[in-house]
Amino acid sequence: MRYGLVGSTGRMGQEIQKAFADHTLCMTVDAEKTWSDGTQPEVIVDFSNRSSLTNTVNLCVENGSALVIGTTGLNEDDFSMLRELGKDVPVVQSYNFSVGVNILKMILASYSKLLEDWDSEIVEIHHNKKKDAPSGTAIMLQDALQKPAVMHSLRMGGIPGDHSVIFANEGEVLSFNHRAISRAVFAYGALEAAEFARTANPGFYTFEEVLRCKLKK
Ligand SMILES: NC(=O)C1=CN([C@@H]2O[C@H](COP(=O)(O)OP(=O)(O)OC[C@H]3O[C@@H](n4cnc5c(N)ncnc54)[C@H](OP(=O)(O)O)[C@@H]3O)[C@@H](O)[C@H]2O)C=CC1
Ligand SMILES: O=C(O)C1=N[C@H](C(=O)O)C[C@H](O)C1
Repeated sequence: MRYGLVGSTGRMGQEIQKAFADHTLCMTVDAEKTWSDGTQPEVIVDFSNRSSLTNTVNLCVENGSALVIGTTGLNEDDFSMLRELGKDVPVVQSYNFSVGVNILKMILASYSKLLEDWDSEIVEIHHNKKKDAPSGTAIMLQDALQKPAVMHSLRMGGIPGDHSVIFANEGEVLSFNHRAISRAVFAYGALEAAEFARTANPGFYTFEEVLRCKLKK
């Protein structure tokens, strides 16, 4: 697959290049510099900053490229832009491309009704270079719960990503924890999403939908 990478010099950009080693990097876009070998990427992968989103969307339209986007901190207008792009090309968006977090998201969505009247708190712990808080994943897990949860954000050392969702009522405590051991896990998920997007029909997909396709096989 020929792929473009937005945020190529970043922590995730470096991991993506390792996970996509069997594929051809034909375009890079960073804050200060853009490079292309002159060919059109089949898929553009964006793990950068929301300030790059309009440019990324324009690149997808110009090149007819599918998009895999992991950048966090997006607002409602940004999601509208991505859904609009999905009318023309496949778009896979997730605030977390690990399999484990997406399974947790499915569990929370399935049982949210039973947890409606429990106290709910989300604790997310990330490396001290992370710019946004709360994490995209914490927001995504809260959305799956369909009710507000108290959020706690810790920024410490080099932790790639740790999320706990804790429920309690008068009689019981129920807690879930997901820990990324290395950020390579997000890059493998992005590769799976890119392989899906390369042949998918235009549309706006979540990584959960990509994983659910596997359950049907
Ligand atoms: N969905 C998921 O599974 C995951 C999502 N993320 C998210 O991915 C994003 C990147 O994380 P991380 O790699 O740690 O961040 P870094 O700060 O290490 O890297 C950011 C990259 O984005 C580039 N960039 C910044 N602004 C622009 C712009 N306006 N146009 C083009 N490129 C730009 C930077 O370029 P330059 O070096 O030139 O400044 C750099 O290459 C974050 O939003 C993070 O939350 C992270 C891990 C997993
Ligand atoms: O910035 C990070 O590093 C991460 N960001 C994502 C988020 O905000 O949820 C996903 C992951 O936890 C790592």
